[in-house]
Amino acid sequence: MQHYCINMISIQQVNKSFKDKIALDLLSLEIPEGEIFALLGPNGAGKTTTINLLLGFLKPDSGQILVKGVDPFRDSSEARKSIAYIPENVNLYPHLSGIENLNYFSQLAGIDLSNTELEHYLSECGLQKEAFSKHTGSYSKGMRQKVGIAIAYAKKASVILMDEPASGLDPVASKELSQLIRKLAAEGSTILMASHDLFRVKETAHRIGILYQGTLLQTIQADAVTANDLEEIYLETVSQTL
Ligand SMILES: Nc1ncnc2c1ncn2[C@@H]1O[C@H](COP(=O)(O)OP(=O)(O)OP(=O)(O)O)[C@@H](O)[C@H]1O
Repeated sequence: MQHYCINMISIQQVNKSFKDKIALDLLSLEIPEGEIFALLGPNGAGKTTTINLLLGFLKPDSGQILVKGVDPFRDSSEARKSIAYIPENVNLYPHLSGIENLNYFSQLAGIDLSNTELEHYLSECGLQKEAFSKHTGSYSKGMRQKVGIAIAYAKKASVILMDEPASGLDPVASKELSQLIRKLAAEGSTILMASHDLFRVKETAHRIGILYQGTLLQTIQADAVTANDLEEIYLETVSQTL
């Protein structure tokens, strides 16, 4: 039984529209420290908008957003100290090696790491030793993900935001990614992942929220359901709103 005390991500009654298109409709969500929360929803549900709001790239029309107690839009530089963002495609400098990329991005975040520490973070994130000094231009998508996660890990980010993290990964890479996300959470990171991969979400997250047309329709405890249950709940929930 895990005990949570602080809500690292707090979204309270947030509305966000783009012209006349409602992207989020009174979204409220509290995510405590160490929890992996998955926003599960189809294209256009509002997942990326939620992430962009948490990153401070967008301002909510109304409601309140706090990341580790900080409003990410008003105080973006302070909020970003505790946040790491891992996009679907992790962008690295292709002519630099994995270790050089990690070093570069860590320095940008004001962190100086020794070679031993750089190697430690990469291997903790599952990158094979032989790949450390190879140009990342030759890496697979899964390997780039690992470096992206190593950057978040080295930064000791309290909050990690991931958009479609498993998309395009083969089953082995996808499984490794789930295990890595679990490890980060066990070490105290709070993770919000957006996905439409029902199976992966079930394997990875502690809690799953079904987001549809900007509304959080239901929240489910992942270990209380099977993947089949989740699929049924998802289809039922979504079809009720059609
Ligand atoms: N910058 C924008 N300008 C106009 N409309 C936008 C903008 N960003 C998002 N939207 C609209 O808001 C809604 C939510 O989009 P969002 O990208 O958050 O969905 P999503 O759940 O991330 O979808 P996907 O799985 O396709 O990434 C969609 O209808 C989208 O068209």
